[in-house]
Amino acid sequence: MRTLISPSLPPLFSLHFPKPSLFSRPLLTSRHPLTTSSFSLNKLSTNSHHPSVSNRKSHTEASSNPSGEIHVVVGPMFSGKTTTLLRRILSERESGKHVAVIKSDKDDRYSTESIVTHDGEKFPCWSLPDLTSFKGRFGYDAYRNRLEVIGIDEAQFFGDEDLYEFCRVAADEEGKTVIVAGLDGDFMRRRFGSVLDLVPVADTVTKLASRCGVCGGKGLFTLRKSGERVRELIGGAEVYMPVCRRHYVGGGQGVLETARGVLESSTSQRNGTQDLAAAVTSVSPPF
Ligand SMILES: Nc1ncnc2c1ncn2[C@@H]1O[C@H](COP(=O)(O)OP(=O)(O)O)[C@@H](O)[C@H]1O
Ligand SMILES: Cc1cn([C@H]2C[C@H](O)[C@@H](COP(=O)(O)O)O2)c(=O)[nH]c1=O
Ligand SMILES: [Zn+2]
Repeated sequence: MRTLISPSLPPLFSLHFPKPSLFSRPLLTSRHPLTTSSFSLNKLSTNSHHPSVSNRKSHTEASSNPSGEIHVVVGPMFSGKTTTLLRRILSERESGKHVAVIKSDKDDRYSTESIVTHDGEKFPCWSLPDLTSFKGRFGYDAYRNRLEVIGIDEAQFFGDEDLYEFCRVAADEEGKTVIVAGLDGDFMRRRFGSVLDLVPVADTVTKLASRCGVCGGKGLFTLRKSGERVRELIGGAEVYMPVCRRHYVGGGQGVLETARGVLESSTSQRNGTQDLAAAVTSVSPPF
């Protein structure tokens, strides 16, 4: 049976022995000298060159432990969610675990082949529209018998039941460790996707904070600087900024909402459009 190990890589049927591979070496900053090797899963599965499937030991049987783990990492944008996920994945791999990372294919800001932190650190990943397709793409045999740790980034973009069921089954029934990174709240501080639904089934929940782009205090929330009101709007620092409570309520979203109301009424008269951020005293983050 042909199993596509990754849409972008040709399926290969072969046994590979551990060897360093450019593909399996994430492009990390120099402070992270990594030795890693690609490995074969087994002769039925295909190309183990997919960089997100890497392992230090080549023939370890996956643990048969029926009870896995779920670790959830949330916070505003720029708070270190992807960085934390990356650190944990690298640590698991260094301890000899088989790891794979998934992210939502909605996030195409930096790369479709890797998770990328705002500081530019990268790790190869599977960029998918949903989680249900992962086992088939990865290879059912390899998933069941080899894979031990799964990282999920941009988890807010996966569907409600999709994320919950994938993580619950992986940890409760398949003995996998799942590390989930995603926004808990959107720019209006409302729950975003179903990341928060994982709290009752999680081993740990970590809420991170950034630094306020106005005063340098605790950046607890994400302020959207533009006028769009749709929940899903892919973007980085050009659209979003971490802010403290004071500057979210007083100098941030609240002000933007007020300005939006003023502009919408005046725009309907003038038919002009204006960037809301220009209507509000612009604040430049200290970054
Ligand atoms: N306003 C900002 N604009 C751009 N980068 C930022 C800003 N605030 C913090 N950062 C950087 O973003 C890094 C965190 O990146 P990342 O782990 O990708 O965050 P997250 O996944 O939570 O969005 C921080 O270490 C910091 O260097
Ligand atoms: C607050 C908020 C964010 N988004 C988008 C913007 C980015 O593409 C991602 C979050 O990226 P991160 O830096 O890895 O946290 O989500 C959105 O669509 N809607 C929002 O309200
Ligand atoms: Zn502030």
